[in-house]
Amino acid sequence: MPLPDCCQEPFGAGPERCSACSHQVTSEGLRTCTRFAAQSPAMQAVLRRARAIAQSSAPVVLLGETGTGKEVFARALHHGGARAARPFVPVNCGAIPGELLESELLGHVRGAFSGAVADKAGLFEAAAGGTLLLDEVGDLPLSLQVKLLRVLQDGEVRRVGSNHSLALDVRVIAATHKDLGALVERGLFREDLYYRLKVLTLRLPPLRERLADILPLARHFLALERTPPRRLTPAAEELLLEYRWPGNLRELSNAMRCASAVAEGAALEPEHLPEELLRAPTRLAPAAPLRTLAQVEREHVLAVLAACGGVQAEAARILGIGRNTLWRKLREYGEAVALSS
Ligand SMILES: Nc1ncnc2c1ncn2[C@@H]1O[C@H](COP(=O)(O)OP(=O)(O)OP(=O)(O)O)[C@@H](O)[C@H]1O
Repeated sequence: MPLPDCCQEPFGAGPERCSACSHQVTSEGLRTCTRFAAQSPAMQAVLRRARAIAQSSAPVVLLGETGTGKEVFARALHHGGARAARPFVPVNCGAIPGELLESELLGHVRGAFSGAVADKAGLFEAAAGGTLLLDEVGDLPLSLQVKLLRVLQDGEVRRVGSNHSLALDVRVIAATHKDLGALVERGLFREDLYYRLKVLTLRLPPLRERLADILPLARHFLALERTPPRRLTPAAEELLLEYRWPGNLRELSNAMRCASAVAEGAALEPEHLPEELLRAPTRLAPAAPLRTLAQVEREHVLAVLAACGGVQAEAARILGIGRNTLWRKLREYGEAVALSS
């Protein structure tokens, strides 16, 4: 079932109460479904940064594991900014073969290749004035990366087979679950395009780093099911909190759908949850060696910094420490040089 508009567009104008999930809508200058006003510190940092990014027109790279909500956030960035009334056009670069993708993105003129029986506008043109989401951008073939770079540099699109360029104002959001930096090192992603795209970055944390959000999201997904109201028992809640959620929000949503379908009464017990949750070693089991406080601190500091897109001033504020202290810690970790202030 598609998510209701309010849930897709957390920064847009909306009613006082979300009509679909009945979460209250807060107003902080911008209206936001409280489901997005996430409780976890990692997500609060993401939301703050996302609100600022929505006001810009610069390219954005959305990073995050599969199912962390990259497309949902891409829509939110579009609807929360000045382009909201213009089109939002998503394209999955991994799902379309290279040769086809070029004409899909740029369009073509009649006779450009066999089968091109008429002129056709591409997705860049379709997104004029608005936003183009290049999902799975890490799958973009190298040959097309050069062309995309040219479009971004010149602000013009040339249809395949045409001699004329068309000036276009399109904001590009690129999403990927891959490590683009590593792809650059392996020669699979152009460095110039990488830097052209990552003017702004937003990293969506995996669900396991958003412990405080798991149960509210689970309840939200349950409320979207068209079944009599269901509630999670404490034992089921504990399992949700212990699981590692490799599929993130998508997996959580599916788990709630599964549980709603198989439970007969109102109570959702552990046995109603998908098997992987029951089989998984728990978070509390000592699978990994126990870590020192310094190791945990380092991981947390770097996670907050990544969520802030490397902006040290913002990270220091969230961590509740001074910028100098943060800088010193980063230097100790050997991270300071690579990061912006
Ligand atoms: N904040 C949210 N609230 C409710 N549902 C969400 C939220 N974020 C994501 N979802 C839901 O989780 C699922 C995955 O979201 P989305 O497709 O945006 O993730 P993604 O990171 O783009 O995934 P992939 O990398 O696999 O394409 C979708 O069903 C989406 O509606």
